[in-house]
Amino acid sequence: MATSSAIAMASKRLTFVTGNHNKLKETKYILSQGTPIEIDSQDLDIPELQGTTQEVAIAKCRRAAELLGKSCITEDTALCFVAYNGLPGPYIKHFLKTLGHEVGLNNMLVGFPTKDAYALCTFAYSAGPGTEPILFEGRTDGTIVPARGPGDFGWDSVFQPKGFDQTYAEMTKEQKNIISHRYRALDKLRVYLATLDTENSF
Ligand SMILES: O=c1[nH]c(=O)c2ncn([C@@H]3O[C@H](COP(=O)(O)OP(=O)(O)OP(=O)(O)O)[C@@H](O)[C@H]3O)c2[nH]1
Ligand SMILES: [Mg+2]
Repeated sequence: MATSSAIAMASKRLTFVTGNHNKLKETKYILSQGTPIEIDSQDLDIPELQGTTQEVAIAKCRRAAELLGKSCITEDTALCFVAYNGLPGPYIKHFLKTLGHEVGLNNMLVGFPTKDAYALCTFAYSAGPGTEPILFEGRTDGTIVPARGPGDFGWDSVFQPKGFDQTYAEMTKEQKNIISHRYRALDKLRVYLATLDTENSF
């Protein structure tokens, strides 16, 4: 079994370009579970295009790598309502800001037969400026419910994953972080990173 110093020696650095403190916290926590990856973060002001979740994710990561001048990861989270054929999707941030999560997101679904929704996380990895970002998606299905639990992270309090009787906000971080859209995307990213033959950073 590897000692902790061997793990520390083998760890590689990865730069996560994000302005979202909660995303960063969860990402660090998830990747710290058994993966020798050290996350550095950078908050860069990157315009987010309109388009599919993939188009938004690719454009953001490409720009982030250009601005940084090196490899990096970015992340986009979409909250998709089945009744709206996937909207608000990548535009959820603006809906949240304008309508509020506790009441607004629920009110959008009044009169619709289904409150089903899914959280979709897209991590993008760019090997450096001019390279095409690679995407890693994770999806968790659930339902939009009246807010329950702390309201300190986006729409966590109104999203109840399928098969659970708690919202994301009511779960412990350990629980959320083994079933979340972010966990599922990071699980794919970490498998990919393990295949890269790089020295001290990805
Ligand atoms: O309740 C939540 N549980 C989550 O697990 C989660 N992940 C993201 N979000 C929110 O959804 C929008 C995505 O927008 P987004 O991907 O553009 O992020 P952002 O602009 O905040 O950061 P970034 O683009 O700098 O990385 C933002 O309002 C985020 O706060 C979440 N809310
Ligand atoms: Mg953003």
